[in-house]
Amino acid sequence: MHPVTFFVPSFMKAINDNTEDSLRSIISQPSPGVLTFEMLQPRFCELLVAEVENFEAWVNDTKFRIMRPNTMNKYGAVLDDFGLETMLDKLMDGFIRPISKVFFPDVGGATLDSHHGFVVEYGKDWDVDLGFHVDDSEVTLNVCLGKQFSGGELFFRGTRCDKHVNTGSQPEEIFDYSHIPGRAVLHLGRHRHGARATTSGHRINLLLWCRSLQRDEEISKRFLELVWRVLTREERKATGIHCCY
Ligand SMILES: O=C(O)CCC(=O)C(=O)O
Ligand SMILES: [Fe+2]
Repeated sequence: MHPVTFFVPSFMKAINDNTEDSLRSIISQPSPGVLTFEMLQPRFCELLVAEVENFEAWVNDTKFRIMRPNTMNKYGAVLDDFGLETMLDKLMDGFIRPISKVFFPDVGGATLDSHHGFVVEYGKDWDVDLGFHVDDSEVTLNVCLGKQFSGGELFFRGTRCDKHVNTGSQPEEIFDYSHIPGRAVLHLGRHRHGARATTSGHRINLLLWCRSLQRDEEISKRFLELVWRVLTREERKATGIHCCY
């Protein structure tokens, strides 16, 4: 399948033009750090939903035990496990990294190099809501695939470091977003958020938690260098690590 069968024309054009202006022209930022844009074709959303439903039916029939997306969801499936890993690699490399490079340069947006991709399912017979949390990602892509539902709004409460993750929010950090099928939301993993109850129907969203292992390694290296520098000569010796410091 060709990208034009997945993506809406405005999104394809902005990515192909590959300039900061072209990306800014399709992206709205209704609250600081929450980006939204039209992304997937309705037909592609339907195909992906059908694929997820087939997979769920097969899991039910065979009683096969599958990995659920994360510790917070009882329903949904990890997409990397059913053959979509290559497609998700391309989605991150060709589409999400160029956007993150412009909007999230300070958290490794330009060096996103690994991901965890999954679908979540909400409604009366699935998960109902999702509590306040941060994601295990540098940048998260969340696209609504359908089907028909009410409720399920994402609520945002501002970005914090690990130490301050449970502190209060400023009024300007409080923002609710209503999902629209085909439309994407992109935010930092550490932007605190949750999803309100899906009160009727069936909501299915595609999530791609994008990470930068390169950035993690750079931070660990800088931290170790700093620790090394503050150790006394004796303490350095005691580590048994020999170097020419
Ligand atoms: O249900 C949603 O749209 C939010 C999902 C989410 O935040 C997550 O899976 O990390
Ligand atoms: Fe999340």
